[in-house]
Amino acid sequence: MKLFTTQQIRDWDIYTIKNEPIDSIDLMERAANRLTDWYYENCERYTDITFFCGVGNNGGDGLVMARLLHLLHFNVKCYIVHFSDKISEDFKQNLSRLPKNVPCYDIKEDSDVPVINDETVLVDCIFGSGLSRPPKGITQKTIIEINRSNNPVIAIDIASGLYADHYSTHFQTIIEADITLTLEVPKLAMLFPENDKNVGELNIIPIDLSKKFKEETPSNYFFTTHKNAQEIYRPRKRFDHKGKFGNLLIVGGSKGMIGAVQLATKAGLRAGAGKTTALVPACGYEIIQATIPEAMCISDPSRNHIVASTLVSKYSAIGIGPGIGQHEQTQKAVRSIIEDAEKPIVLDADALNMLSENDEWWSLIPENSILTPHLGEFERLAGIQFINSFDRLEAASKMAKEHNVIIVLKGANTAICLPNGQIHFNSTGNAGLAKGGSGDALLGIISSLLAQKYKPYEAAILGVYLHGKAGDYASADKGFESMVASDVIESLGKAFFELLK
Ligand SMILES: NC(=O)C1=CN([C@@H]2O[C@H](COP(=O)(O)OP(=O)(O)OC[C@H]3O[C@@H](n4cnc5c(N)ncnc54)[C@H](OP(=O)(O)O)[C@@H]3O)[C@@H](O)[C@H]2O)[C@@H](O)CC1
Ligand SMILES: Nc1ncnc2c1ncn2[C@@H]1O[C@H](COP(=O)(O)OP(=O)(O)O)[C@@H](O)[C@H]1O
Ligand SMILES: [K+]
Repeated sequence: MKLFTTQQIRDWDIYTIKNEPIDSIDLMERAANRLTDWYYENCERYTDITFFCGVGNNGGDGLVMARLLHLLHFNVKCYIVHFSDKISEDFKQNLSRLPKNVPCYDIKEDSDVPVINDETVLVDCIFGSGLSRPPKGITQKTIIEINRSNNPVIAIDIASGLYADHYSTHFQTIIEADITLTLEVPKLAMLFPENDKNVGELNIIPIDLSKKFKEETPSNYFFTTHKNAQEIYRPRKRFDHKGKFGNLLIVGGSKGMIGAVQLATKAGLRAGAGKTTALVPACGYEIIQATIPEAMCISDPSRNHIVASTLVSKYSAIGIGPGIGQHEQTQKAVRSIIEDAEKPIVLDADALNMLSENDEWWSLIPENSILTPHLGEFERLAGIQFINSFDRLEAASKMAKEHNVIIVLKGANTAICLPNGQIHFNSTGNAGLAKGGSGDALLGIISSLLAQKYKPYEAAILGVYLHGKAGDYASADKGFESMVASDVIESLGKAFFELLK
């Protein structure tokens, strides 16, 4: 799914109105109908609903919802926040359509802002995508009161006060929503951790904006949906044999960290590689052989850390890093594997930390290789600590372009930065994945897909999607706290199976 800036979304609305064609008031009615359907299907029938509407089109959406929910016999009231004399035409018309028996109050000065102490759901339709500066005066006061109330808050399109496309610094004056119902596509700011308390649970409400505009309008931002993952996925055919699915090498492990390479190797197998081999220090040899009978194992001459390279040309993909440590001799071995590799490789964990300290390695990395840093590892690579996610993402994208590699910036909504400037945000996964071992599983999955001849960008996007989806199955089964990386790997089968549906 392509993501757009607020300006592009404004153009998308206008294009839809002109070319569908549909009157803007009818498009608002359609949007509000979809929002109302969501509310009707997901929310408690007997709870009162209080709308806070601005005087732009976001407020217009709220007025239509208030009317529709009133007709469905919900107990509804509205406050109109008069933040400007410039009132949208569609807002005006929908205000006149609001049934007279819906209580409606004006907020024109500070003393009009109500103290919220009744049990009611609050629907925030003060500002949508038209926010152009931090809220002040009555708007600021209303937002602060809504946040103070502790009542459940549903934001329409976007939490009022939150900038959709850039960093917001005025934290005190942004709605803290429990649920966001965003129209058509998520907005960039909703995918960053610092805005989590403003966004809450994110739901996308399709309103059928023009498909043609979506296809023809360029964007570098994407959100990986189930359908996108299905488009990448290649199901096996009846006469396929193991030779078709590649020869994967996982390089990792050191004394006390054999578990990491074990997880990556298991994940490599579960993600479908034809043959999987682990290269581990001697102390890991028996562990791998005894616990993963399907894998082959090469024992390094050294007992506790990897010191030697191997013949890399026989492997169709190599994943390097899980539990590998940073011993000086290991650095030499890793450098030599990277130097010998002729196809894209996958680098994680300490392999990335080594790269942070050896700038000259960049020129050795095969183009389109995949780097999977978590935020800390990325900051070490970049040599900068970032204050906000927008700047961090920009730096990751720049790094991907500059070095012709794929940067998988891990976290909630992992961002996959491609050398061509595209950034693909993941839509699966949950906080249960925030646990040692999850990253090792991801390295195994991505390397395995690469071994199976998925293109590097496909392996990264599909691998991250499947890892998150398996994490969702694991959490449903074991709970967020109790799930471990082994559960994620065990659940990979269900994630693949889902792609066939
Ligand atoms: N277009 C369509 O067909 C559809 C649109 N839809 C809905 O419309 C929403 C977008 O509507 P919108 O463009 O009217 O923007 P909205 O956020 O309601 O208000 C903008 C007003 O606020 C003002 N303003 C900004 N910041 C301010 C501040 N700090 N303090 C005070 N004033 C401030 C700004 O003034 P200005 O910046 O020009 O000075 C302008 O007057 C969108 O999110 C979706 O919900 C759907 O119905 C689908 C169809
Ligand atoms: N809150 C979260 N929501 C979704 N995915 C998460 C969350 N926290 C972590 N993850 C995922 O879990 C994995 C953690 O990787 P990493 O930090 O390298 O862990 P480790 O090295 O300990 O295995 C990444 O794929 C990341 O995207
Ligand atoms: K809003």
